[in-house]
Amino acid sequence: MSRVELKQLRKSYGAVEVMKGIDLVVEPGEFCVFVGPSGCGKSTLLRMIAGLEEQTSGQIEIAGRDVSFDEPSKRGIAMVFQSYALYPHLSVRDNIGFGLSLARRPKAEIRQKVDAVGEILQLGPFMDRKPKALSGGQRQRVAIGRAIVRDPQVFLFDEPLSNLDAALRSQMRLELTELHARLGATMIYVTHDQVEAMTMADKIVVMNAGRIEQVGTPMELYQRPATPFVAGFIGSPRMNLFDGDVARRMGCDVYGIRPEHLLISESDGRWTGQVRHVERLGADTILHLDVPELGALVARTDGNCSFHPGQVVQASPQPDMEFFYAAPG
Ligand SMILES: Nc1ncnc2c1ncn2[C@@H]1O[C@H](COP(=O)(O)OP(=O)(O)OP(=O)(O)O)[C@@H](O)[C@H]1O
Repeated sequence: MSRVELKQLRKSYGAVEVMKGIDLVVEPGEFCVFVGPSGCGKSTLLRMIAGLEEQTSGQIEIAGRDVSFDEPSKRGIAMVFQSYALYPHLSVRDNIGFGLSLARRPKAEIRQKVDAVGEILQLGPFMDRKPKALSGGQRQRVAIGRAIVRDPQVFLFDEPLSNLDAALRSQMRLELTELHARLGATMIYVTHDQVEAMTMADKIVVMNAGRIEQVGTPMELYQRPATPFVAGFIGSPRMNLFDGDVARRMGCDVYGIRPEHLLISESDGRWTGQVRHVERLGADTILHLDVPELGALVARTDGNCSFHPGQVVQASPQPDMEFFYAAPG
């Protein structure tokens, strides 16, 4: 369990600064998720912590030690990539034990550690198979096993689930959360998927264009997004956000209301609109409305609601659930 601290970390490619002074503390044992849209710099930040990318300036500390210029192998980290990067000609057992063999650890120790990791990850029946005879989820577990066996101070994950289908992704989310609880290790995890961030993180770091937009627990970010960017990024379906005249009429620069915080009725509401499209998800229904006073508005209602396209409805925000943002200074 180790603390990770980033101090004024910057990175430029030529004249372009892609990381604009990152200050962040990841506490020992924390599951910290970097989330943000494509190109915001989350992979670059992770690769700088790993030592795969050199920072232009600033400092990286792991377990109280300045590792800013250490080789990746000297930082006490293990990284799991999106492409599992397994050796195709080696068995699962040898893939997991590869790093230990390379370090010339005794055979008995390697066997004992690899077996223990195989058990944690439920890879027992597959230990003698080659990677090509495994499913995507099993391959990802081998890649994670290879990280665990090294007993790192910090685990770094770069979008490890994005090659898996939706069902497997949700199973692996649960497995990773359980693994984190079991190992109690510090983990830093990069994703562009806000559902992964919400469901797995102790702490979420929302990034935007090389800067940290907000840091908080999943519920802090959901309930109190500091900026319209965070408001629009955390939560699904995304928050309805309005700027321009609509926001000015409400006395702010950006007005926001989440789809789940709109009450839809046939009469007596704040806004009148027409149902354009009805998306039935089973437990919930997503209504896409055209509201002349606002524009397009998305609302989330009951699974068995009877609204239909073309119907005129009323929409009202729930009390205290509206967001009024002023333009940044
Ligand atoms: N070698 C490079 N040379 C120049 N620019 C680069 C280089 N590598 C990354 N960048 C730029 O740095 C920025 C951050 O890239 P990065 O890959 O960290 O983003 P990301 O948030 O991880 O995106 P994604 O989710 O698409 O992987 C991007 O604008 C990218 O174009």
